[in-house]
Amino acid sequence: MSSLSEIPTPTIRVRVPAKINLALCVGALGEDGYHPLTTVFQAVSLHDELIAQVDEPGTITVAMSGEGTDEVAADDSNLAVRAARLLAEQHGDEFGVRLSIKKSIPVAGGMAGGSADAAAALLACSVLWDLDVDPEELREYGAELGSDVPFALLGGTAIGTGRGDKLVPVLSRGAHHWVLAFADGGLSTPAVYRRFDELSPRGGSLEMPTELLNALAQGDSVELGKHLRNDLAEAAIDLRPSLQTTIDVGLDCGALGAMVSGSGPTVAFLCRNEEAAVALSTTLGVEGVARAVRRVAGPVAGARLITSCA
Ligand SMILES: C[C@@](CO)(OP(=O)(O)O)[C@H](O)COP(=O)(O)OP(=O)(O)OC[C@H]1O[C@@H](n2ccc(N)nc2=O)[C@H](O)[C@@H]1O
Ligand SMILES: Nc1ncnc2c1ncn2[C@@H]1O[C@H](COP(=O)(O)OP(=O)(O)O)[C@@H](O)[C@H]1O
Repeated sequence: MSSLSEIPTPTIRVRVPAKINLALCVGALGEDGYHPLTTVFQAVSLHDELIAQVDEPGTITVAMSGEGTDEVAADDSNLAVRAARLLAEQHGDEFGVRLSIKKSIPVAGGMAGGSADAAAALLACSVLWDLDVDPEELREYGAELGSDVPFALLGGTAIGTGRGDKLVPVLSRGAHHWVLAFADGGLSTPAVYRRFDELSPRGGSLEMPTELLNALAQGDSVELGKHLRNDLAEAAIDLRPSLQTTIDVGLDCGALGAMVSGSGPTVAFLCRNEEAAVALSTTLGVEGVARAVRRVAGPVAGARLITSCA
């Protein structure tokens, strides 16, 4: 007969993707302090992993390892802890969890890494604590934590309106191959939006990017490359001028299109196929225009359980 100490602690493991914005159309700053958006998100094959284990009631903690974690506080301000706490508060407060996160998504890189961890914590805790929450409700909790959290739960390719939290999936045929150029250090999302306000006080058009949506529906990377758009790019490049060099080098080396990812400073290059992505990532590495280079494909699924044992 096994002793009590041999009974395994219930454990949930979740994988959650980074996002890029294929289009990021930004309107004028609203009275609520947010900008209305029309954005097209795509989840890409760069994932954080989160493990959740039951702990004493009321104890919610996080430990982090991997990419950029020196810059993130592992305390109550951590987005994963806030997500778990929100869920516990909404469902009776008598829950405890020990979270550990292995990060691969760059911190403050414009790829929604913190939002991804919040999404992973929501999903993992809802399963660990056996809560009766459906995906729509989970996305509503997500929107309270950050505008990008609902998309990290949904994944795939989707249009985001409102603050970027109102989502509708879009048809996207085939896979697109991207090369990501990570920069040294992050950029603060609020600071980039503030610079956007100074540069474009009236905001940009929020019209649906129909040509881009058609290119996605047809799985046409060449067309897609022509219609990538990011209204925050000018502000991000203004704050980090070296991003323009990175973009220019990638385009000179044959990328179909390039854009700053979200509020930056990661730059995403669209490639014709996997071979072209291998060649571009090698060249960008040799040119030294990025701290690190990663090849990814999209779209991929949103936050998903990968294993659980009770
Ligand atoms: C720019 C985008 C594009 O997807 O992503 P990132 O580049 O940060 O990954 C998002 O709009 C970022 O979403 P997220 O990082 O979740 O932002 P939040 O926590 O909701 O808000 C942080 C701050 O960003 C500004 N903000 C955010 C969303 C929005 N629609 N308008 C804004 O002005 C506000 O100043 C807000 O206080
Ligand atoms: N679990 C977390 N992972 C990453 N960042 C976090 C986390 N919790 C809180 N943050 C904070 O959230 C901010 C935004 O980080 P992140 O989501 O990685 O970038 P971005 O908004 O550019 O996509 C950073 O200031 C970071 O310190």
